[in-house]
Amino acid sequence: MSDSDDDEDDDVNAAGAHSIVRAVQRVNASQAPGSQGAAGSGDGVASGVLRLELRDYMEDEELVAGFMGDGDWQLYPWQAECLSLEGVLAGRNLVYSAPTSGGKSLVAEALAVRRLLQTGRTALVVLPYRALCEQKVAHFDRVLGGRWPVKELYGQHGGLDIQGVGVVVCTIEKAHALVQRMLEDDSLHNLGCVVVDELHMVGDEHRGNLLECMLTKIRFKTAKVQEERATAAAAATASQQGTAGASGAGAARSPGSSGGPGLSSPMLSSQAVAGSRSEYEQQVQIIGMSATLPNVGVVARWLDAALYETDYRPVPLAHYVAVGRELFGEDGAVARTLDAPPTWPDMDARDHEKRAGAVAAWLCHETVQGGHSVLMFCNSKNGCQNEARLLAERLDVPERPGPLCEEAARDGAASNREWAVAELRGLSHVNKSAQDLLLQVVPKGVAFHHADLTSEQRSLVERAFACGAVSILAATSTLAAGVNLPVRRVVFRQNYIGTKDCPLDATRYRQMAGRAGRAGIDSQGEAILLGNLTNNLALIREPPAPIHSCLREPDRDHPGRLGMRRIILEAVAVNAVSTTADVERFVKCTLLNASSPDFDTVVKSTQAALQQLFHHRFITWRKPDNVWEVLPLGRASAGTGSVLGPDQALALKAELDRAREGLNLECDLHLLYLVTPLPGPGDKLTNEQWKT
Ligand SMILES: Nc1ncnc2c1ncn2[C@@H]1O[C@H](COP(=O)(O)OP(=O)(O)OP(=O)(O)O)[C@@H](O)[C@H]1O
Repeated sequence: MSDSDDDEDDDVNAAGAHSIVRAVQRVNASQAPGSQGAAGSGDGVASGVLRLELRDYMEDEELVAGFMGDGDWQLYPWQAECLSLEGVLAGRNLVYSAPTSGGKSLVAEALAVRRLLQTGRTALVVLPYRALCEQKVAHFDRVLGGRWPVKELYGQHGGLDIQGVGVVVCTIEKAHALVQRMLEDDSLHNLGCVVVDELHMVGDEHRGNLLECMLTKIRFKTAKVQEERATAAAAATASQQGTAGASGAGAARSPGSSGGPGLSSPMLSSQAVAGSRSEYEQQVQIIGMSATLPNVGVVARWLDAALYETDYRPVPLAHYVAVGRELFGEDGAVARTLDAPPTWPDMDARDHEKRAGAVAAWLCHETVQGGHSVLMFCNSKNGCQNEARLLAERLDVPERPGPLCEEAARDGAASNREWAVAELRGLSHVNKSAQDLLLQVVPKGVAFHHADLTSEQRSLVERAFACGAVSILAATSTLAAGVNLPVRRVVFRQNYIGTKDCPLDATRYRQMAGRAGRAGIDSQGEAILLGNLTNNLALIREPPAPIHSCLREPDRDHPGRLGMRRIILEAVAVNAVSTTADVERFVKCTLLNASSPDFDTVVKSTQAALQQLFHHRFITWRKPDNVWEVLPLGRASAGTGSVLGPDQALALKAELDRAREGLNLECDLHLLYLVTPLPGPGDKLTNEQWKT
């Protein structure tokens, strides 16, 4: 989406300018040891003065112009401070946290592009959802202006060949597969940096495991390469000085490197990952950010990263709970009473659900009549469609004021809405039942967005909402993270996802609420929950929970956890680790280790994983070299391109063993049964998968 200007931008800029003054006064030269002291030095800080021009951090005028677009803006002071942290511009890892719409993406993108320019090595940008990937690809295409290819690696898009690519935009799953492949063919050095947006996903019970695996492997590999370099350098120095041996030269060697499968527990050499500017230049720089990461310090320690935290949000966001006609503020007091006329249907109905529907409709009505737009989160795909249908029937939704979008002008449409409807009719790849409903509601300024829409439909809906053709969008939580849309008001139709036993938590709530009041688009934002006052006030006030490693052992609440099994199998499968010392250094690069009170817990979990993998013949211990080696089952489970975790691989192998004893070839049904994908715990096969 474009960073469209509107008439309230001046207020936004004024607010930004105020804090620019404060932040510049706060900063001093000691925060920027890398300073070169001159404008255009590329280090951003000169003589203790914080520089707020993007060109001070990026010497290439074309790229600066790509970022600036048509706008004339400066960095927020916090963005400049963050970029100026010691070593960050030279390639030191960086972890930072700022509220939603705080401007986090710009910092990461500027660093990624700068690194691409300096090193010629590919930047990997990892995002949790496809909708975000689509936006990001379009954005990088604009910024890079064709100088480097931008590769899409999500859904059905893209293979794992990234040679010559400037920026790869991918989902967590694809990033994990790509890094596994790069380790396998020893090409990880072709990555200049990895940007992980929504870094709190590391704690996600379903997908966090993959993120932690990927980042741990990068950390380990970087540390290993640096240790080898340091050892070689020390050996060269020693031989020059005529002294024997290279011991104590900065490469921490763990005792027991040729021993058996036991583990000792000395700490990983911090020298291996600290180092000088030139050492940063060689490593794969990890840049991670989130708006909802309260224990960001632990994560920064894990990634050996510079740390930055701010609570600066350029556009204020207010939170409310609507109960009947009353709107309660965060403090629990009535902020205002909705002045819907007595004729507004069901507004005062006794039935809770009817009343909530009427309040939701009034909240939408108020907003669109003021020339703004509403994002309404619903608990399910059906819920989105029903809500969109009802709102389109009930409300008169005018087009938002604004110019014709580029595509509407190009097609000679009289209005953005006319263009959107024509475009919708012309889509070639659609979900038919959703399409029928979209054709009913879009002409009335309403749409819906969920995972069953095709990417063509989703993209059209997003563009129609961005340009003002549509002003009410009913969506599932997949639209919760990172997407930049012109949303004045977010309404939560329910405070749970799916069913009531899956209530929204504070992290989800904040991500979803944060879609309102985006900088550069609007001057204020509102998030409104419907229903139970006590529960919803608690949700608004609750801070996001700290994240934990998904490599922890399974427990009663999380029986599906894999402990260290998957990560160790993957590392052995690509020969990243083989000796006991390797394993030890590897597990020290995990978040589990960074967040565990003692290393013993990690050692026990590692030993249990090794034993199980050995027992089930995923890996073996080869003598006399005393190394771990992958076996065919392990390779099938954890080699590049495999999506099977060890448990799924075992289940599939058991099925195949059984089939071998009595395969029924009279018809294809048995074969069909065997090749049907195994759903993960709690997953259902989608219609598309069944059709395939
Ligand atoms: N220095 C700046 N001046 C003006 N606008 C900015 C600046 N930095 C970022 N923006 C704009 O602010 C909007 C929000 O920024 P961005 O998407 O980076 O936020 P974010 O912190 O990543 O939010 P989220 O956590 O919700 O993804 C974007 O439209 C972006 O172009």
